[in-house]
Amino acid sequence: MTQILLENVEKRFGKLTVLHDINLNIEDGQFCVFLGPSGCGKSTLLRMIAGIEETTEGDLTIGGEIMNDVPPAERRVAMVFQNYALYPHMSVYENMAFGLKQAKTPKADIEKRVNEAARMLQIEPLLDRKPKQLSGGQRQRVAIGRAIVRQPAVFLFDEPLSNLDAALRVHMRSEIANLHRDYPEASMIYVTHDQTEAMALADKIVLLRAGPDVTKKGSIAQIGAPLELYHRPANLFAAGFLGSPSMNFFTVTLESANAEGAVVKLQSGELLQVPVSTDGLSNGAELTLGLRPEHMHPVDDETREQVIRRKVRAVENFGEYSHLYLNESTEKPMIAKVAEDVLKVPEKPMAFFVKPAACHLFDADGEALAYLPSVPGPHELSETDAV
Ligand SMILES: Nc1ncnc2c1ncn2[C@@H]1O[C@H](COP(=O)(O)OP(=O)(O)OP(=O)(O)O)[C@@H](O)[C@H]1O
Repeated sequence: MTQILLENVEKRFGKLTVLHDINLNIEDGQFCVFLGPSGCGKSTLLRMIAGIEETTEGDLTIGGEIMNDVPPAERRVAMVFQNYALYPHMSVYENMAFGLKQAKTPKADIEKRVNEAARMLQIEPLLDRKPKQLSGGQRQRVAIGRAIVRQPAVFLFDEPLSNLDAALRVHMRSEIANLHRDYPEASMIYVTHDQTEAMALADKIVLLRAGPDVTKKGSIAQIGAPLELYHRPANLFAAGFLGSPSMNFFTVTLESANAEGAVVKLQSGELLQVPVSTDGLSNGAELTLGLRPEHMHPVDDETREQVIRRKVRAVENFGEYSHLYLNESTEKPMIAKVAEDVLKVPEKPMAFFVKPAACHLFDADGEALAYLPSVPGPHELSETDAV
């Protein structure tokens, strides 16, 4: 049993509350990613689970046992740090064996576990080297090996790939995914501010928020599977954080409600149907419409409904896709991401079709309006019939 449960957890440093009202359940064997911008408290939360940071309020349970006052070494967790935290004067073998020696594990057992982990991580030829004789990726493998030999119930990773170059990061990411497959019974918690890593690795993402509102900073914005967060963000923060380029936001008013949901009017005059419930809202209410750049499909038909029309200000071609920068009087650029090359900035305004189910509507508090029950769930959303 390695279920991890956090109930009403709070963390204060002196008078400063950095984590508010954290309620979270990580199932046996789940790969959970704590994601959020710098300063939102994700490392602190991980360190509290590891036991190297005290939990100010609430209960932290691992495998059915309350852990608030249990020392780190007795929690059956192993942590892999961003800076690897290897002992520079010890060899790779000694680094990996160190924790087991401390725990008075029999020598033969230590040898067997270190050699097995080294084989798995392909660092056998490096066992006699010192950390300074290793590359960044090799050091990270040693740090992971040191966690593996302890046979923990829970692996904790604190931004383990952020010191590696881009190519190595992608490679090590797949190795961490393999590790999860090799130890299906161990739960894993992984801290990152990189949404791509989170999307690629997680069974469950816990998105924490930071920002100017101190009452919301250090609280959970949304918990869910990666595609749930992507296709069904619960609020403006989640909508804006996930996705690159990020979601476009437009101020709209509620024009009317019908069996298919809401009809909203953009400030530029276009009407769009969005299949959400408008219970409790009056016509004329000001809302925020969210459209992902990749869900804005250029169409030729001038008379079509469910389109927005914009003049294109600039284009960026990446070969695989292009970004069209649209004229809009907001501080943030509005972008449409299209599959084709666009070699010249079009002179005439372009029409972009948006599928109703790919539109997002948020109320005045920034909370997403619920989709109608007839709308496909995030895993059934297909863009093939979009245009
Ligand atoms: N020991 C400490 N004393 C006082 N404040 C702290 C301490 N450790 C962290 N904090 C504060 O707690 C907040 C959360 O920090 P934390 O390192 O957990 O954020 P993070 O989301 O992991 O950020 P990053 O991605 O930049 O590492 C920050 O405002 C930080 O300044």
